[in-house]
Amino acid sequence: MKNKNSLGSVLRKIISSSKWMTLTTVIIIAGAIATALLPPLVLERIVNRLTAHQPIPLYLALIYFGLLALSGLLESGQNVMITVFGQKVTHGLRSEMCAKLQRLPAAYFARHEAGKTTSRFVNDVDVVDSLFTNGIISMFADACKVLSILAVIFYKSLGLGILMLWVTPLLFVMTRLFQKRILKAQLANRAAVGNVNNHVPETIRTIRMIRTLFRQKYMEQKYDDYIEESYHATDKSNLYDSIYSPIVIFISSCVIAVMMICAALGGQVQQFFGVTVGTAVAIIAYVNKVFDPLESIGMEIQNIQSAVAGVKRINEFLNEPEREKTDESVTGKGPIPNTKPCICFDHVSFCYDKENTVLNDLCFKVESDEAVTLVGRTGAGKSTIFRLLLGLYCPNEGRVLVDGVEASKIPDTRKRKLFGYVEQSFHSVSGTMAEQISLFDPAISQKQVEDAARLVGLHESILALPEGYNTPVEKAIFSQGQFQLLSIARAVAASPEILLLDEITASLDSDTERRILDALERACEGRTVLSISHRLHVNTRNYRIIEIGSKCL
Ligand SMILES: Nc1ncnc2c1ncn2[C@@H]1O[C@H](COP(=O)(O)OP(=O)(O)OP(=O)(O)O)[C@@H](O)[C@H]1O
Repeated sequence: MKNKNSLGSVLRKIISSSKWMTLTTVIIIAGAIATALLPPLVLERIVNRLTAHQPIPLYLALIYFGLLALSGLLESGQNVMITVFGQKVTHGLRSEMCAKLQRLPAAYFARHEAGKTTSRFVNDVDVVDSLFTNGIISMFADACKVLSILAVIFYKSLGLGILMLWVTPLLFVMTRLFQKRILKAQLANRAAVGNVNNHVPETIRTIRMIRTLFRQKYMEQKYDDYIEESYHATDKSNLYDSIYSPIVIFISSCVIAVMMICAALGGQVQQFFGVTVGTAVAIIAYVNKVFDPLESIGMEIQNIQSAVAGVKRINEFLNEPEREKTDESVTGKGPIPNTKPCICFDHVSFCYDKENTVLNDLCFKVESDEAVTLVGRTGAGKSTIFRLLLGLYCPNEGRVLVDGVEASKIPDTRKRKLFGYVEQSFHSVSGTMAEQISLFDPAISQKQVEDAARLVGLHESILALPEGYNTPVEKAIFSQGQFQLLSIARAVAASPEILLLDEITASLDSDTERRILDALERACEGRTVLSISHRLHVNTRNYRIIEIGSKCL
């Protein structure tokens, strides 16, 4: 199922849900731009009065300092609002992506490596965050600042305005050139530091092999090469950094000097550049103010450029096809009709990719309360049958029915009551021992948790732990066999009607296997059981064998 979702729709949602915040941000940005322009104008008046030997009224001085303070305040407010807005976008985006993750089909996870999906959640969202906190909004504010300063300069001195019109783009190009070189050097440095960080633990991990095979010199040389690279990259970055500021100061001084010289010349040139002393002071302040936003715009363009790829990747993720929506009306207190047979594979064909058919025209039925073992060579498709049964995949042909309902149409809320799935190994979740069994399902009471643990014979062992059922789970708390018992307890805690057992004793010794089979015997009582097993002696109950790989059974 294709769905139309994107960063744009998340943004629209955030803006419409925080109208007041958006409006306040716009007002504060406009206020910050306006108040940044005012202090030099007041200064101009003060200086003009000074040069005319007139007294300076107190209110002018107060207005000047008041405007400086207000401008600083609004500038901070602008940064705060932009950061808050960016955080809201990050939060909204991560929530939307997390919800999307739950709606993705199992095939997505088979096609995409976990690391790459994680990187979309972490790195790409961070990049989008910087797009808002240090990108488009700040760039818009800075561009407005530059334009309004240029407009004031034009108004005050036409000659200087025209001069600035030439100088500003040149300065911007120069700033970008410096920034690109600094960034390149920083990236090279980051790569070199990454290599150093990898090299040290690798050396420690393989130190015995290095010494026994006399590779110390090689490892030492490699380390020296990495830190040499880092040294040169940092050197370059520092060099560009140190010469950029003097160049900017030199250019701004040249502009001011040209204005002063031209203003001092007589005739038309003086008229063109003519300014009072006060205006000259104000203009010097404005010229200096142009450089900061120009420098910021360069960095903001950089952020926007690197965010474009992140936005693209996030939009790709949000537009991934989703699972078919299930009919919630089949949820709840068993509206699924209890028809016989309980499970039915009706001429099912399935392939993960077009080239390899895994199941071809498979038919079998399992009655209610029946116990069945699926056997077949490795790769015959036994685990695939479970995945189809759990509705994680849909068959390409035929139907998979559970109590007469297509498996993929059964809602998740119903599945926990319907299926108990025990995998080959236990996957713990971060939480307490009780939470390993309940999986944070509020519908499963503490009594049900303890009953499940009792059923598999783990109750006493759990009570013996320092905090009993509230003991946080770590790797070393139980043996592999005990963890496998815990996964049976987890599967039966919600009293499911069907138990799916996937090679659960595959990697256990015979003593532990016996304990687990005993626990299973109790857990399977009164339930429909489907198990996958390579070892037929696993059948303690009267299991019917279904061989996968042969045709209709
Ligand atoms: N997510 C997947 N994407 C593509 N192919 C897959 C995927 N999962 C399994 N397969 C392929 O489908 C075939 C059947 O796999 P399945 O795990 O169902 O076999 P099995 O009978 O359970 O094997 P085993 O007894 O070794 O566990 C195999 O060839 C496997 O490589």
